[in-house]
Amino acid sequence: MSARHHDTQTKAPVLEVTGLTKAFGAVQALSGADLVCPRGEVTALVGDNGAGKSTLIRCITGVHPFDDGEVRFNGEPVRLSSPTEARARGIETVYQDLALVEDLTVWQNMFLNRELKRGIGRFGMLDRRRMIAESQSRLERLLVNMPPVRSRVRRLSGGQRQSIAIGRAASWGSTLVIMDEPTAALGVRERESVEQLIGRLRDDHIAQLIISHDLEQVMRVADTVWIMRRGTTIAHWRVADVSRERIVAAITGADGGNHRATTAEAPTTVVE
Ligand SMILES: Nc1ncnc2c1ncn2[C@@H]1O[C@H](COP(=O)(O)OP(=O)(O)OP(=O)(O)O)[C@@H](O)[C@H]1O
Repeated sequence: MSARHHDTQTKAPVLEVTGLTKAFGAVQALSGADLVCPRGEVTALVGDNGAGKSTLIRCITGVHPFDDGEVRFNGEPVRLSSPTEARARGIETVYQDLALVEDLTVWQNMFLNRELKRGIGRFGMLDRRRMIAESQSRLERLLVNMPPVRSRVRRLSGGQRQSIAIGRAASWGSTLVIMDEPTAALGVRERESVEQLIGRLRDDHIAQLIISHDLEQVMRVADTVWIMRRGTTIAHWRVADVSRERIVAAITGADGGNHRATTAEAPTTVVE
């Protein structure tokens, strides 16, 4: 049995992107990007500024329409037209601004736009008690140093906020959580706790896609790393099979390959 066949059986791809293209006027932001995010794995997407990482996730999650190519989610071709539609399918994205409301509590943020009600239809009352209890039990399972669910987000540290945003994204039956630079603004201890959280989500079989400039972090938390350069994913490796230096060389082009050469070389170095 080939490695690929074996992998597909054990870790089914939640997301498969093939040949995605996207132009903004004269700027070809994506020119044939591929990506696979298997269930229960952390997939890292790395590349220099302007390589196309954000555009790729925005095209996947319905923020931007893509021009050509295919996105499959749980095996089914999809063309999502909004982040709300993505969310309804179980794809959650945590952007750097976190989208938390500072003046609301942790539990209110957890249930933002998903409030639970008692009673019927629009006459229902907010079910405060249940939302508090559910926030508590969901977050307790995921976070080591959990802030009280009744505290306001403005009182939390950067790491706690990031953890709440990720914890929220990983609730609601999400199968894919996408994170844009999840620890860029954090100190060492806080970064460690977010990385622990990423490990727990992996144990919960959630597929995670992480954009990160921190290659040490990629080596610590990711199973697979995909390299983007000038709108194309030029190579990908199992992290266990690649050195940090090799990744840097691919990102910068110092490995001497133009897109074509690197792509041609990729299958021999890639474990799928
Ligand atoms: N809305 C937009 N309109 C026009 N051009 C855009 C838009 N979004 C991205 N681009 C261009 O597309 C290219 C890819 O940008 P993108 O932000 O996806 O790269 P990135 O890899 O995420 O970079 P960074 O690491 O700096 O966030 C860049 O040339 C950028 O200027």
